[in-house]
This record gives sequence, structure tokens and C-alpha cells, in this order.
Amino acid sequence: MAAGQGSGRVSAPGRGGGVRGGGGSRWRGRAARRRAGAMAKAYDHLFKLLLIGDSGVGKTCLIIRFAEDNFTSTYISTIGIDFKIRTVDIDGKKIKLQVWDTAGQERFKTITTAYYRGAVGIILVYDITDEKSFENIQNWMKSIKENASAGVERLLIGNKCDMETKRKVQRDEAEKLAKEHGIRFFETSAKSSVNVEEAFSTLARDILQKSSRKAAPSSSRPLLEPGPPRKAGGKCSLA
Ligand SMILES: Nc1nc2c(ncn2[C@@H]2O[C@H](COP(=O)(O)OP(=O)(O)OP(=O)(O)O)[C@@H](O)[C@H]2O)c(=O)[nH]1
Repeated sequence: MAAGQGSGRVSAPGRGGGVRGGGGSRWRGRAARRRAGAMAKAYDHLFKLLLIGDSGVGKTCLIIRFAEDNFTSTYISTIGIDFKIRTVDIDGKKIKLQVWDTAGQERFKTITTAYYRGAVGIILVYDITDEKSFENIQNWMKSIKENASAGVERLLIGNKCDMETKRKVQRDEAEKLAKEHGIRFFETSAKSSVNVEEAFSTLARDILQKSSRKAAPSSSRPLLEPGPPRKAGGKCSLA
């Protein structure tokens, strides 16, 4: 299913994540356009997704599992924001997913919320062994309302479902919350590779279907820069 991968790191809003055209001379401008043209042919749509949730719930591990099919138990807290890329085939379309990993720590909030605006899909993650991370989902929802684009597609994930004996958040509680917000819910394990593929693919499919319904020509345009904040199977389950 994987058709392409990549990654990047951004230390501050506005600093490129690797997909910026070179400025300068006319020659460089033409070369950049040619490169952009070649890139455009490699996929049908580019969707920017964002993962949010408390520190330590497993956002980075979920992205690494999805983009590289790998897992590490070493915990290195994300500093600011980072991204990985994977291209998938959905309903015969090549969808390039640029998946942004945000730091869960409060001190990075100003940086991370600046990236909400350009996302077409946001995944809210909690840890099924950590009640507080589930309670905080309400706050993350509020943050989406305040900072993201109005039509953003959301999805709820309860991660670490391999740790059933340490479960603190019951599945039906989370299903209820997801239903209240009218969004999909998956329990995943980045460690055991449960439902990770399904969660990302389902979100991408929902966004694709939504964008086809709207038939908006701008739906495939990547939004890489942060925008100004708006006022505005097994033991694991999916709903
Ligand atoms: N058992 C288990 N552990 C996991 C799983 N996913 C992540 N972890 C562990 O949880 C810890 C935190 O994972 P991260 O992915 O770094 O968490 P994060 O949400 O990105 O954290 P911040 O960067 O601080 O926001 C690490 O020790 C991971 O190995 C999982 O599915 N199961």
C-alpha cells in the first residue's frame, strides 16, 4: 500500500517542512516549477493531517508505525512540531498524506496550534491506560474549535490497547464521546500494530469523499505553512 515516504522537522512556525520552492533567479524559478510539476503528477491529492493529544499518549509512535511500520519503546518527547509523509492508494486515487506530529506538552501550544489551520484532518489521541488523557480530549476539541478550519475532519483514537490489564478508559465511554461529537473512533496499538493503518486510511477516505462531494479545486492543494489562529479485531475496537 505504501507508495512513498519521507519526513521533515520544523523548529518554528513558518520555517519550511521541506516542500518549498526555491526563489532567486529565473532559472531556479523554472526548475522549481518543473520539480513541482513532476511532484504534482506523483499523487492525486495531498492531505495534511495533524495528531494532537496529551504528552506521552503515543502520537509519535502512531505516526512512525503508519509511515515506517516501526516501533520503539524509548520515549523521546516531541519538541515543537515534526512531520512524516506516506502515500497511500485509496479508492484508486494516490493520496499523499503529510502527517504532522505535535508536541503534547503545554509549553509548545503556541507553536502547535499555529499549524491547526492548514490541516484537513485532525486525529485526537488519548491513552486507554491514562484517564486524564481521555478527560483532556474535551480541551483538545476546544482547541480545534478555536484554531482549526471549520470543515476539518476529526477522528478519535484510544491508543495503547495492547495494555488491556492497565485499562482505565472503557471503550463505551469513548464511543459515547465520539458519537456526541459525530466523529469516528478507533482503539489502536502502535506497539502491536493494531488498527493504525485502518484509522489513517479511514480518515483519508472520509476527507477524499468529502472533497469529491464539494469538488473544490483547492482540495488537493497542500497547506504547509501555519495560518493565523482563527476565532472561531482483537482487543481493540473501532466504531
Ligand atoms: N504499550 C504501548 N506503548 C506505547 C504505544 N504507543 C506509544 N507507546 C509508548 O508511550 C511512550 C510515549 O510515546 P510517544 O509516541 O513518544 O508519545 P507522544 O504522544 O508523541 O508524546 P509527546 O511527544 O510528549 O507529545 C513511549 O515510551 C512509547 O514507546 C502503544 O501502542 N503501546
